[in-house]
Amino acid sequence: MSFSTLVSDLHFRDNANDRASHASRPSAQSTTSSNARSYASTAATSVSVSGDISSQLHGGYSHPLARSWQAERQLTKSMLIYPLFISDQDEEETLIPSLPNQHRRGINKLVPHLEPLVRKGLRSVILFGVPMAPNVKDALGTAADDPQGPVIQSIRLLRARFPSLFIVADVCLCEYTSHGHCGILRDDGSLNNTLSVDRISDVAMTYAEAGAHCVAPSDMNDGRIRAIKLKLIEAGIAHKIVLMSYSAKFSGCMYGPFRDAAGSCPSFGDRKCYQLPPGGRGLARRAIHRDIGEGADIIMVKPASSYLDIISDAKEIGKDMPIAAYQVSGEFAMIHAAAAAGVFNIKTMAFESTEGILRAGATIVVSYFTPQFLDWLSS
Ligand SMILES: NCc1[nH]cc(CCC(=O)O)c1CC(=O)O
Ligand SMILES: [Zn+2]
Ligand SMILES: [Zn+2]
Repeated sequence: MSFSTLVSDLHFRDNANDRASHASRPSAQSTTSSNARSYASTAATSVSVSGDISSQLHGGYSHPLARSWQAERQLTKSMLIYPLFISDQDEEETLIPSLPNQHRRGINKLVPHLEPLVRKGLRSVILFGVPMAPNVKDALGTAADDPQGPVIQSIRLLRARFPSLFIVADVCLCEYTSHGHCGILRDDGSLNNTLSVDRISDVAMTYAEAGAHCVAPSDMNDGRIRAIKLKLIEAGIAHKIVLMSYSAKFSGCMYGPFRDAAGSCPSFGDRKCYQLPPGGRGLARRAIHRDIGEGADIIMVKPASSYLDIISDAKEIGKDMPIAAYQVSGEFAMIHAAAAAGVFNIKTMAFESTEGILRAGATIVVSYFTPQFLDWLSS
């Protein structure tokens, strides 16, 4: 079929059976092609199609429902995990300037915030503890597993108040260490992997024992998935705890607003010796293979939109596993900034970015847009 025939066929269909979604196409009357006119007049009585009919794609997505069927996987409320920053100041409710619409909340503000969201279909949250009290941070991150601390207290509270809510506890030390790094340091300032893994797996255990459904180590120390899995088995609770590994977590500039929210900026140096280098696709693949072998139940990729190839790799390597992607604070802030500058509509972009993440292979999305998606997916 020639190009002009293809065009004229489209014009004919538009003219004969116009649809709102075809708004900007010219009609058959305005075409200058005699070929188009003669085709339109004969086709009105008998349509005979010769040649390559597989060139016709528009019909397959000509209706909103048919368009939704084109996606391998559609965003649903149960795919979303909502990040929460929980302060050790019980009454706190502070807007985080660099992270639009997101707050750091004390435990007394949690239930009132979540009640309407759970009613709208919120299924899962991920908890980040934020110690605000002076002098609680130390070299070992002791406050991370303080039984009176914000994470353990809110796990208990949320389990009791929202039986249908799936509670993920992020596991890391950077919010609790005086130096702001994700583990225990040697004298030279590098991570002591052995001590860090031992400590982080202890912290994960306290969250699991407090009632978290899922523990998610984001520290990037080597071997922490195996260490946590072994301790879960030893304690006899491995069968009821999901282990989600931030396997492919890249070092970069997109965690800034999170570090503002969590007060977890390193006091010296950076995280480049434990988080992955942005170009390191092979390293990410190795980390994903490794964590599956060590007993991870879910693989996470983070950030999301600049790492769609890594999400796709994770889906290929972990084809039998759920794949989570974290649309991180910097991605969220970028979308807000661009929308505020008039670049695009925020809702359209929230869906488009998330659809890209799902198309790449994610089956779970950690997103600061979750409260808005609950509204958008209801209407
Ligand atoms: N280990 C801490 C942690 N857990 C999740 C995020 C990032 C989340 C976000 O930016 O939204 C970070 C930040 C970091 O590694 O500095
Ligand atoms: Zn950390
Ligand atoms: Zn973390």
